[in-house]
Amino acid sequence: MRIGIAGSGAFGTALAVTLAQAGQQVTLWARDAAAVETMRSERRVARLPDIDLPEGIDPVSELSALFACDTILLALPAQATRVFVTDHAGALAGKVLVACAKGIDLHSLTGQTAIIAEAVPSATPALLTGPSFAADIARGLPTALTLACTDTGCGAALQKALSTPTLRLYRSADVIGAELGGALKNVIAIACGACIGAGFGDSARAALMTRGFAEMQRLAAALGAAPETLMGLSGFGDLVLTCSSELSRNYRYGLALGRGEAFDSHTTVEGAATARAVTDLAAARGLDLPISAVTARMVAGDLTPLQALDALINRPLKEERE
Ligand SMILES: NC(=O)C1=CN([C@@H]2O[C@H](COP(=O)(O)OP(=O)(O)OC[C@H]3O[C@@H](n4cnc5c(N)ncnc54)[C@H](OP(=O)(O)O)[C@@H]3O)[C@@H](O)[C@H]2O)C=CC1
Ligand SMILES: O=C(CO)COP(=O)(O)O
Repeated sequence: MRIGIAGSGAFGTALAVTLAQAGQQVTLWARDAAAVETMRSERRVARLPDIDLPEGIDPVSELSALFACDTILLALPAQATRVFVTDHAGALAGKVLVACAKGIDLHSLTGQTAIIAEAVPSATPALLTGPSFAADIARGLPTALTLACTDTGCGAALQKALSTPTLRLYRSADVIGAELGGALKNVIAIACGACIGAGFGDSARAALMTRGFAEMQRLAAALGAAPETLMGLSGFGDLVLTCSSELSRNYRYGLALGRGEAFDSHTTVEGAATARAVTDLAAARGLDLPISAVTARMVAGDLTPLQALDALINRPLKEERE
């Protein structure tokens, strides 16, 4: 298996580092030729500044070098994946394409693997997701993720090839459940950050995580996910990590919303677009997802955190299991 990674941001680079340290040769593609020159000469990348790039990583800016690989990990922001795979559908034909982004595409309202399947029907789509901060993976801290693929033979091969001594992969055939867990937890993480930033406290955050998880399960079930997948690393596991750590950009963005502070618009915050996508999906299916709905409105600037709290806490009382 010849592994290429599209995107030398934090996650793409972290995966390249752990794979190279485990003895794999990895082609790491970035669109910025000047940045690639720096990566080649200094063996460093801007988004993981404390990490040395092992020799096994070959940073490239030529797409032909990436397309020479048979297995390509797509580590671009979720809203960039559709354009990338559509623009390069011919070159990607027949390859194994592993989506690494956590978000629902706003254009199609589908997950990353559906985008791949539509743009490149001859490719085998797979998904790598779960609780992990790029810096932790790159530093060799122990991490467990989910590798999801409906082609079980390909899933097993990927699980073996992409596991390293510090990165343990669990296999799943439920791609829809795994990608919804990873995408939806980012929306709840924004809500939790806003809750803490606005000073509503840890008890309120625990309520948001729990009721937010109920929303994740409700939407995922409606879209065909297996319920147990949401209980795993890609759902519950990533929800816990992202809603409780200031290393998360989604959580930090929520903190800024809660405090009424500005946030760097160049930072990748997947939950912002996905909150809008979730609102559209819920409306189309008649689902009640109140935390996701108020989060989308906070992100759009239509609600303050106090108004969001008011909208949530004053809803009609109901049974917990509803
Ligand atoms: N960081 C983390 O801890 C983790 C991230 N993920 C997921 O991985 C995905 C990527 O995140 P992450 O690596 O952190 O993001 P970063 O913001 O660190 O990096 C994004 C990378 O994508 C490139 N890029 C952006 N748009 C395009 C485009 N249109 N065409 C080509 N390249 C593009 C950027 O290039 P440029 O520098 O030129 O802008 C950059 O190299 C997200 O969905 C995230 O949720 C998953 C697990 C952990
Ligand atoms: O997905 C992640 C952790 O699993 C990274 O979270 P952020 O994108 O919020 O930084």
